[in-house]
Amino acid sequence: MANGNVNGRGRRLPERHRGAVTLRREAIPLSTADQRLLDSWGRADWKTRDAWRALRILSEFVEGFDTLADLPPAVSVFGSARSKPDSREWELAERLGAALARAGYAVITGGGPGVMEAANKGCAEAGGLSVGLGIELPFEQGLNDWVDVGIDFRYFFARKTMFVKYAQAFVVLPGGFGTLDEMFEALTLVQTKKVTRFPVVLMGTWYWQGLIDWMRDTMAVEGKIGPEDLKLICLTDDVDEAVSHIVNADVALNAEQQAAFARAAAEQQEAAAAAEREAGSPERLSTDRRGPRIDGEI
Ligand SMILES: CC(C)=CCNc1ncnc2c1ncn2[C@@H]1O[C@H](COP(=O)(O)O)[C@@H](O)[C@H]1O
Repeated sequence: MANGNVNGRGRRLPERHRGAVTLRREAIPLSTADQRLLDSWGRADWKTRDAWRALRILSEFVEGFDTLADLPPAVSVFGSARSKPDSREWELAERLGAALARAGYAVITGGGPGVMEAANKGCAEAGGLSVGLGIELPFEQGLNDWVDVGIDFRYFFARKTMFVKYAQAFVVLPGGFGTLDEMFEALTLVQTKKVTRFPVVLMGTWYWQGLIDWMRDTMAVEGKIGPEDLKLICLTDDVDEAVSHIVNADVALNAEQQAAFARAAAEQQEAAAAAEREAGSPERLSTDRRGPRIDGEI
């Protein structure tokens, strides 16, 4: 893990990042920006503080959009912050990061330890662009060493926008609450058509199969999701299959968009031609704003 903040005995000192600011020792506040925002209800000073906070939130979006706008096509990879380098998911994430880099994708993660670090490492070692979108946490660890482009966010919701906006797909490896939150957010956006077809790949069948079975046998059977919703998920342990699923979806989406552009252009041309024909036609002359005319009089 990157930290650059190791004391004389080789132990890492705690530190907190706030945008460009690094805080250590007594300067570290006991709460995070997310906590202060969400806990501020009922306090007398919320009106003025929240108004200022809105600008800080806006600045996170500006910083994120500005930094990530030039990213090549990218894939967001999620998974446990707690996975160790000898775990199955670590190994899978590292191979996935490398395969995505070889396919021309940048890899975006939460910039933390575990699966995030593994995916960043695989990508960076294979020569890809490795991105980490860190989050201020009470037990912050800093961005991992394999992040080439890193942004530290104060607010989870601003950071989540970046994961979706700058990625062509999501890959989800075994993880806890944070990982499930990110996976279900992506699935909800696709299901409600808030994002155009967006592949969601789950890797680690040993971990996810139980959840997929429950979705099919309980969620779908009870009508809480449609049977077609399950098709939004691609479940595999095969890195090549995961990458080709993403590439194929990308190709299909591009083809659809090209066709839609071509259709729109043809419709515009047709409308322009029709307008021209109408402008030159006797009927048009007889009904123009200068008043009705007898055809052929002028
Ligand atoms: C050891 C530990 C808990 C460190 C936390 N450090 C973290 N750094 C960056 N992103 C994180 C962190 N914890 C959770 N997340 C976010 O939530 C997901 C992992 O949460 P979880 O471990 O599955 O629930 C990640 O994909 C990431 O986006």
